[in-house]
Amino acid sequence: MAVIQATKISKTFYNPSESRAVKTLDDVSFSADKDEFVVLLGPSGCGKSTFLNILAGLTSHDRDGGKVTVHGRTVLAPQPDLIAYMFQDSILYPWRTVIKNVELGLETRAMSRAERRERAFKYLDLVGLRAYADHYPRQISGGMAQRVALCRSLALETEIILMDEPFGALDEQTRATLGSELASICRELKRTVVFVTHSLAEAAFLGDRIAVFSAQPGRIKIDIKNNLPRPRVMGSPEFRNFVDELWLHLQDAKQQAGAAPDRQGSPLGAT
Ligand SMILES: Nc1ncnc2c1ncn2[C@@H]1O[C@H](COP(=O)(O)OP(=O)(O)OP(=O)(O)O)[C@@H](O)[C@H]1O
Repeated sequence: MAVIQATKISKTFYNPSESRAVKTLDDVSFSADKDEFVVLLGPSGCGKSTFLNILAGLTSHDRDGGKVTVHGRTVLAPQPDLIAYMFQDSILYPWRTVIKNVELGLETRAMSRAERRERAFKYLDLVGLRAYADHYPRQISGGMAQRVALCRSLALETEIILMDEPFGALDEQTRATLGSELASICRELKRTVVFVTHSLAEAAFLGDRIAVFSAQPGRIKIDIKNNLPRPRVMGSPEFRNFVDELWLHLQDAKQQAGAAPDRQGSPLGAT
């Protein structure tokens, strides 16, 4: 049963440097089922973030009959009780401690201070940061800061979490560790996740399904089920084969967009 359903979504932006309207997304249909982890993968500029913003109700789509629904109800504006959104450079407020940053999104909810604190600690425990609750952002590492931002999104306890390259700014090792934590947390908490990445390895590691976008205008070129068993082992032959498959789809997507394909073989890394 689809939790999120996007039907025939198109988006046109006015490009001031070319003085014309440019179609960024064209007729994109997509769904995510309950508890599913769906990855959006595609060449830079193909409209992944725009599409995620439309799912979140942060950006409008063209008024040409397309629509986004969550549990059958049309999304026209942000739905903070249903959908949490985590950006690549999710900012922690420097003047608030770690725990106060996690509590941030809960302050508009009808909760007592004690309930908020209990909820924030629950998620800090989940990512192993309880001991840092009273630290300020400047006193923790970049990887820890992203964990705190992840806690802030999880603490909202929304059914849906949208993530736009949340670990993109981190080094590879920290990114892999956080990806692994995220995968087990989302399975345990049963959340429906739509996750944008450039990384083939991240897509293969995290996704139950991977929607590969082509560019100019962005369309879903192929939607692939990821049959790799869990726990997934990054170096295993099956994992490498799947990354190779994704890489080939991406090369096709880039060629369709008129870009030169990569000359080297499939990397286990960024697109
Ligand atoms: N507010 C806006 N106004 C005009 N053009 C925009 C706007 N937002 C995005 N675009 C254009 O839409 C296209 C898609 O951008 P988007 O950020 O969605 O792509 P992306 O696939 O997420 O890229 P990347 O992977 O590099 O982050 C780009 O050409 C971008 O310049």
